[in-house]
Amino acid sequence: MQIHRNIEALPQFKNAVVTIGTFDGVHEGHRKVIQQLTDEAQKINGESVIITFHPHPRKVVHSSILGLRLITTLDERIELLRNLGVNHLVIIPFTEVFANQLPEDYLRNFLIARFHPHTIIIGYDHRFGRDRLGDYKLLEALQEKYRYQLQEIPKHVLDNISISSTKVREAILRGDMATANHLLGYVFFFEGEVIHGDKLGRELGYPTANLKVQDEEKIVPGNGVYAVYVKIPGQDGWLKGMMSIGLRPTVNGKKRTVEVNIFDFDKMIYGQTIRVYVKQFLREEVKFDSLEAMVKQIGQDKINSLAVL
Ligand SMILES: Cc1cc2nc3c(=O)[nH]c(=O)nc-3n(C[C@H](O)[C@H](O)[C@H](O)COP(=O)(O)O)c2cc1C
Ligand SMILES: Nc1ncnc2c1ncn2[C@@H]1O[C@H](COP(=O)(O)OP(=O)(O)O)[C@@H](O)[C@H]1O
Repeated sequence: MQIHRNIEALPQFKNAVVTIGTFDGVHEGHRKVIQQLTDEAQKINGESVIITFHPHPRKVVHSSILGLRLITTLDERIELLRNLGVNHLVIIPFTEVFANQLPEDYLRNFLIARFHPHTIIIGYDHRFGRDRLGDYKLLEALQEKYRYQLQEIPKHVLDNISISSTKVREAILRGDMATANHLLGYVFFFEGEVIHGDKLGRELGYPTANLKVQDEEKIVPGNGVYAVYVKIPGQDGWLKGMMSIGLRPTVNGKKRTVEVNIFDFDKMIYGQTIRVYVKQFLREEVKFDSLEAMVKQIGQDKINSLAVL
């Protein structure tokens, strides 16, 4: 998959089959559309092209959802799309100027001039241009003039996509990884840099890598204890572990922390960025009466984690 970030330097696409969207999460619903895209491209011996926007249009257009958390960062979206056999990913900086183009200008100067699409695959509810005035009807009306074919994404696929994206975000926030991972079709993951904590973990017998999630847009699971897999750069395979997210009421914690104890592991990894795959929710965070009681429970958490990993 070729990645293009500069609209001025796009190649001449051959029989481009184009779809447009943010594809946050690249979940099962998105994959249906991408399958339609790659199938169609193959049929006409053309190239499949995804046009995506970054930052997320909803952030630029509706300031009210500035707090919107994304299931995947741009880099993660790229990684997930790479596995799906798409030829080109074009990343457009979704600025106010871009968003404010008149629909016909957007169509002529952007879609047609840059891509010369053979086929545009789009949902019936797709909107574009200033005040979202451009719609499917306009694409239909200008089909002959600009000589492209239009292919509609079935309504049930679209409905499923928006329901899934919302459901995945809500599920992650309440720690319901069974639902989130099922809808995603893969195990939800995030990355964080290992930072220094209070150095209590080692004393308790469970050293924990405290994680700082760099990307502020990235969604992180709700408070609780989870069974996880961990990927450390430069090391083969996934390691097993358990994660705690929360305020650590037992030790009078004030800040929300994300920490992971990795099983059968004993290395200093401060400063490294590790990836955590969140497999399953185990329990809520609890304020224990003593450290001993907490350590005992953490021992049980380990047993429970190993049972599901
Ligand atoms: C699997 C696991 C479960 C945990 N559960 C709780 C909990 O229920 N309540 C709590 O206050 N802290 C919980 N903690 C957090 C511990 O209090 C924390 O690991 C300890 O304070 C060490 O912190 P440090 O890494 O900053 O030294 C848990 C930690 C782990 C690894
Ligand atoms: N099994 C392990 N799981 C997680 N971190 C480990 C493990 N073994 C060693 N470490 C290292 O020890 C650190 C955690 O020790 P801990 O006493 O909890 O300190 P801190 O409070 O700074 O997190 C981790 O950041 C990591 O560098």
